[in-house]
Amino acid sequence: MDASSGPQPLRSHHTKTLSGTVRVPGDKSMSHRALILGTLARGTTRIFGLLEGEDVLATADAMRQYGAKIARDEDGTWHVDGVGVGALLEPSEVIDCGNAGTGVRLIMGMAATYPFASTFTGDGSLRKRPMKRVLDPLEEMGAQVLARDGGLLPLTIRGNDTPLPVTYTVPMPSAQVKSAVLLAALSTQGTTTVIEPIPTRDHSERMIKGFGGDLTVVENEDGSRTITVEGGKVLQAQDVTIPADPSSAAFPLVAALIAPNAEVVIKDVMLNPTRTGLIATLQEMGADLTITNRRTEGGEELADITARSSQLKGITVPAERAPSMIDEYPVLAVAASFAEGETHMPGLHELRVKESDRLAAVVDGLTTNGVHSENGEDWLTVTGTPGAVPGGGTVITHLDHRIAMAFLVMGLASQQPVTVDDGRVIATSFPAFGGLMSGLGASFTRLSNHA
Ligand SMILES: O=C(O)C1=C[C@@H](OP(=O)(O)O)[C@@H](O)[C@H](O)C1
Ligand SMILES: C=C(OP(=O)(O)O)C(=O)O
Repeated sequence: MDASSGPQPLRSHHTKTLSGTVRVPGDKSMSHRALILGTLARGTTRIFGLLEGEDVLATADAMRQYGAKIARDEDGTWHVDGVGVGALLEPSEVIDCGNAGTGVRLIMGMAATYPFASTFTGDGSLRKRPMKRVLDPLEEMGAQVLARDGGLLPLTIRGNDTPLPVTYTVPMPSAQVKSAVLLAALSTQGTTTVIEPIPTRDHSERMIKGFGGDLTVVENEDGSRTITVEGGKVLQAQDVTIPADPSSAAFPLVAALIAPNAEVVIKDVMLNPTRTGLIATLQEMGADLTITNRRTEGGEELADITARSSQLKGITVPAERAPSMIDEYPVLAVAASFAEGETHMPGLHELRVKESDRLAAVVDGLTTNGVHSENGEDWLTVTGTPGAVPGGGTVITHLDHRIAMAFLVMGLASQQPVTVDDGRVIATSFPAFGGLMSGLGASFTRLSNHA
């Protein structure tokens, strides 16, 4: 984010039509992991379709500090010359992960089993987010931590000479916590076991196996998953192809559903079953979605999705679906604003600890745009008014890219324009958002800082 220029308010306007074919950038979760595993592997990993957003670029910078040599070809292919498991270098500078929870938590896991110190920090949003959830298991593995009260950034981790394999049950549905322990396990002699009572996105497991790691996953009868990693194994460089990010695809997709006269094709969207909760939910709401060209590439499912203007109806979204659509609730709340009746979303406690308190930020954004909602500690109910969402409000984004993009999408179909107070943070995950949406027919204007 360009912090030097001050906030950059953006406004979106009612559109008469949206149409075209787009490809959104590569998946953010996979992009972080490809850089980290490329660093831990021997040889040169090539990454096709890496997301070149600020979150991921911060991870690339961090990996350079641990000794990886990372370069980008003119055609957009990234090369990571890895250092190998057990051979990371001690970083000489503070690792600044910017806005990225995934970046900082995964890198802390990777580094926590090396006998040197790493100091981590981030932007104003990341410095408020809970790190104890990752520090707890890493301390069990022998790492020493010096952190602010409550385990907040900035903090320093020093790993132990002989890290300990653990059996860890992840207390909250978090792929970041799971992944931090799995990455720490790679350089820990012995068997580390991670038990996930509620399954979350499984990109770490798939990619560690793809790089030749000794990892097994058992699906238990009660729906939980037991993941074991044998530490100390050599990882081999790979070619990694990253499909389009379903969490970014959600914005043009919902825009097409709520805008009039819309038909938008979104290509190569990753449809890993741990990420498809929004698609299932929108289909239950009556969305006109067609999924074609389903295939598997590089160990991940993907397809093209066509979305057309739809009359949505409110539903109850099953709470157990939340992990598979956790980042999509802000834009789902926008879709729900245009649906007939109420959309009830339980099981949202994790939204409180994202880039912002997303439940609160969504409620405020809905209210300022004339949409009625009710909420509790971990639920949200939105009352839709098809064809009659007032808009006209200014949304406080709290350094949260998903809040910014979700409400810009609202403005494409509301009666009055919708303004977000600062669009700069969109560059963390989807730098091309404005251009891509404008190419489909969306109209955004930049306002002066004092508008
Ligand atoms: O592992 C990942 O790549 C992510 C996991 C999720 O966070 P939690 O692990 O906190 O649920 C998600 O919200 C985030 O955008 C990406
Ligand atoms: C929660 C998100 O990312 P992170 O946790 O990596 O900051 C997100 O992208 O919506």
